[in-house]
Amino acid sequence: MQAADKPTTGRPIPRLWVIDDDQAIRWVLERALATTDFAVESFDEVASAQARLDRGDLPDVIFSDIRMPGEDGLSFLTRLAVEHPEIPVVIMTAHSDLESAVGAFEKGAFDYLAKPFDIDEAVRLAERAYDASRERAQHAAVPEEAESGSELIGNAPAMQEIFRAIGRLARSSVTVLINGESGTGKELVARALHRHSQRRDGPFVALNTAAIPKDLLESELFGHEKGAFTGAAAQRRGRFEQAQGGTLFLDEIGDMPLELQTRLLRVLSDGHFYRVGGTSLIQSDVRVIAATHQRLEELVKDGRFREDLYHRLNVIRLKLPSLRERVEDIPQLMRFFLVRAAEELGVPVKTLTRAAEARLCDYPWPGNVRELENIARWLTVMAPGNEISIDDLPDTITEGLGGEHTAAGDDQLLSRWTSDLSRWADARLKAGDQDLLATAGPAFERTLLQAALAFTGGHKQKAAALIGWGRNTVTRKLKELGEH
Ligand SMILES: Nc1ncnc2c1ncn2[C@@H]1O[C@H](COP(=O)(O)OP(=O)(O)OP(=O)(O)O)[C@@H](O)[C@H]1O
Repeated sequence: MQAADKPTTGRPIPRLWVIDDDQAIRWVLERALATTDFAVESFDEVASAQARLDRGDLPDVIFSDIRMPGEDGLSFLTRLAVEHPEIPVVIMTAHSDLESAVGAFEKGAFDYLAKPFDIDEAVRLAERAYDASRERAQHAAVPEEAESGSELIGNAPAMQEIFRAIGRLARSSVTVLINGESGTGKELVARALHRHSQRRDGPFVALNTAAIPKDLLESELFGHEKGAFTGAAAQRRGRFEQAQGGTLFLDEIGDMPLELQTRLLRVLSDGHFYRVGGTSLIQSDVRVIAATHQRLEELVKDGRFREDLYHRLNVIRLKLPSLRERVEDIPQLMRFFLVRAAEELGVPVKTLTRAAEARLCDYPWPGNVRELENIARWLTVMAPGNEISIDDLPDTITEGLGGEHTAAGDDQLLSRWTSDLSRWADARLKAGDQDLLATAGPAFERTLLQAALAFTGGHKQKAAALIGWGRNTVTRKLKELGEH
């Protein structure tokens, strides 16, 4: 077993495991992937990889052979699909093993690689699988980060009522509808419902209906068969299958198109479904928790939401209060997030003066707890001292402005900035400077990157994504701009 040495780039290095009893295959893959960002480790049997998984050591991608002494790749895959559905597995198979490859997809393999394989193809597949694993980590099975950050805070009576409801629902698998403005903690409550249910050992899978293009949503939910539509190059399990035995959290359910509402209703009432383009019936054992910031009754009245589905989902309804409806929780939430931001950034914890705390309580918090969490991160990075005073608070808060102002206000900031830039360019040109971009370009990129880093609490990958850079670009830029 050996790990390839990798230069330290300051960002997580994607980890890939190769499990194959054939030393030549392990060698080829290690060499091929050594030229990429992956740190590769090889195992000659399932048992040693399983021992590492049991210790909680989880790679981002696994390449596994099928036929090996000891446990075979398919039985390993079956277990992995239940225990760690977030890890994509690429099954490697000899040509004569195509039947097994089909079996591999049925058991949840991400893809398969026929031996002998083209090295470039193996690298491409590794990258694709890694991207999928990152996406799953964001949307799907409970990531560790979310688990550790899953503490629900709230002393206000409305929150205490929610806590009691979670307790009362602990023994049941009933469908729950969570209502509340964006950022009030709907997903956090759904996770808590799952964690305190008898399904806690099963997966928690979240899907934001509004975030997926409408024409992809059906296959995202129910999966598809290979060739079901253009672009369906391989069979894929949908969120319903991924959540088997666990909980499926459907956020922004009000945005679901009507045809899909019909399909969802059918799964909820019949307990089974077909993959897109599929002919075999798949049994579903999933608890659905739905959430929305909209008033579903209104959507029903307007004919945009099926009334029967509404009744089916609305068995138990939890209404999360907005943050301005529970002002008494603001100081405690702020302290909690200031401690967490300081831990994340490895800096001393900042505290608030009484006046700053009072100002925060006056602010209407249109973005609710999510906005408060972001402000805590921002203050941890930007406030000069360890005690935060009113003067250190961002303008939006000191001006007491809610979210409505931001679009117009931000446009103004942008136009002020471009006119400043134009004056600067004019002055430098008059001074005889050339190649203005060499100065302005990095300053521009550095400013955006620093703001995004402050916003994400120093998380480089998330910051890059917010700016619109890819994984490789941000590594390069951090180096060029001297930001790490
Ligand atoms: N009561 C709470 N205690 C601690 N943290 C909370 C609480 N409510 C929300 N948060 C935090 O605020 C952020 C937003 O919460 P969450 O994603 O659950 O909101 P949401 O209502 O599902 O938002 P959206 O509708 O926009 O998806 C998360 O980081 C969550 O951890």
